Amino acid sequence: MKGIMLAALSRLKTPGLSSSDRFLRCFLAKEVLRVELSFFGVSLSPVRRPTVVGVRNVSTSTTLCDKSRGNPKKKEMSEKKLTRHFVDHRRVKLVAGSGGNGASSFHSEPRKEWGGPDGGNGGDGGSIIIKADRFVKSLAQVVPVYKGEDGQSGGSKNCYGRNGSPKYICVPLGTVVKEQGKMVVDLATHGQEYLAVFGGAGGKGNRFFLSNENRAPMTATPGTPGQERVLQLELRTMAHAGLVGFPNAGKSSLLRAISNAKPAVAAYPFTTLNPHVGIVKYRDHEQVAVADIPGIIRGAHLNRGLGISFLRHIERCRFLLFVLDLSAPEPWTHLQHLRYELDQYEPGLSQRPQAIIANKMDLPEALEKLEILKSHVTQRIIPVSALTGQNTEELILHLRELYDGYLQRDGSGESKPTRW
Ligand SMILES: Nc1nc2c(ncn2[C@@H]2O[C@H](COP(=O)(O)OP(=O)(O)OP(=O)(O)O)[C@@H](O)[C@H]2O)c(=O)[nH]1
Ligand SMILES: [Mg+2]
Repeated sequence: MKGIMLAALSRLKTPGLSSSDRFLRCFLAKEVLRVELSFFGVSLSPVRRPTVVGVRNVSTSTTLCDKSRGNPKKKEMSEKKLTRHFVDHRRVKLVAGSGGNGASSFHSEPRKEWGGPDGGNGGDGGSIIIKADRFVKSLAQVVPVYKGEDGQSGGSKNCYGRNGSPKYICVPLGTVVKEQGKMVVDLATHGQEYLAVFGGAGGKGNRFFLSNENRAPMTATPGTPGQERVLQLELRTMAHAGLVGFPNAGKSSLLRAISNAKPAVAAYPFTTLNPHVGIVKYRDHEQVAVADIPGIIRGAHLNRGLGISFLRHIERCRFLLFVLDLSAPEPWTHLQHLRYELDQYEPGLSQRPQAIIANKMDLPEALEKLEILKSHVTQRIIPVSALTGQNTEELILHLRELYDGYLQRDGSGESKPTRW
């Protein structure tokens, strides 16, 4: 093979070659080199190594991969900035557009002086619609007052005014619309719309009033004003599980360890000021959303600490994960306080399906306290260390059990929170 190619090459070495001959020469030279190199076991083309894929029942790798892949230059947004961007309630005044006025005019052209009434109707005012959009994450962009577009007035020559186009207010999934404290609608699915205020009807032009009795009506009616309403928008985070615990218990660290979320972690209380949602991904592509709620302290229902305003984010969680700090002097009392605060907010809230997570098991005093904690509670306790990642797989598997149980209870799972 190599001999044949060398012979062809030597024939093409003659001077005065055409461009096609030169191209053939280059190609043959490259092929000869490839044959020679392959003889010595070297390849010109890049070697594709077979990829080795580890087999795991749970895919916790997302977090690890994300960490290593993350752009080192890109800074994470500080918690303070996030707070500024995250708004979970708003009061809005909505005023729909007014209808345009009807016109009063008479047709007139050469040799047709009494052409009759030709005033057109006014256009309808634009309505205001509140729409759930899964790409919107907070109510920060919602302004206090919205005014719908007015309809145009009618014109002569039977011209109708243009209708005001509807105005959309995009809100995150899980936004509850309230009026005077009463719930009006719960926007829980992507694309769901609520027509909040109707635009005013356009007025009638004098052509409308033409009849056999009145051949030259002068009457034209004005457009009606648009509807006006004051509504409260409240965002309730939609997640399957909620992490509930005292400040510094390690909720954010735990969410970082099991999901793709990156909430801020620091050694001082109330580091987390907004709820964060992380997604735990499983190998069968099932996803469980876990929400990290700001820390709750004793007396939170009396507005101590950050108060219990954030508990509305737990309302939608199907199951709760109580996170206890085993380095605290008496972690079991924390559990009682947490349950009490939850029940103060909504009776029975603490009775949802739940698991108790004993965090900071890497610390020396934790083992002893775990035994005492076991004697105080009957529920399953999962000892973990969010810092070292110890036993987080058991937590992830138990989370899946809770999730499967919820799907069975709620039938087809039609009402399950949307994938993030
Ligand atoms: N030793 C040890 N420290 C931990 C563990 N988990 C969290 N911590 C530390 O505990 C401190 C608080 O952790 P966070 O995750 O911010 O706690 P948090 O519950 O989110 O606190 P708030 O946001 O204030 O409610 C940080 O200094 C963490 O490094 C753990 O498993 N072991
Ligand atoms: Mg936190």
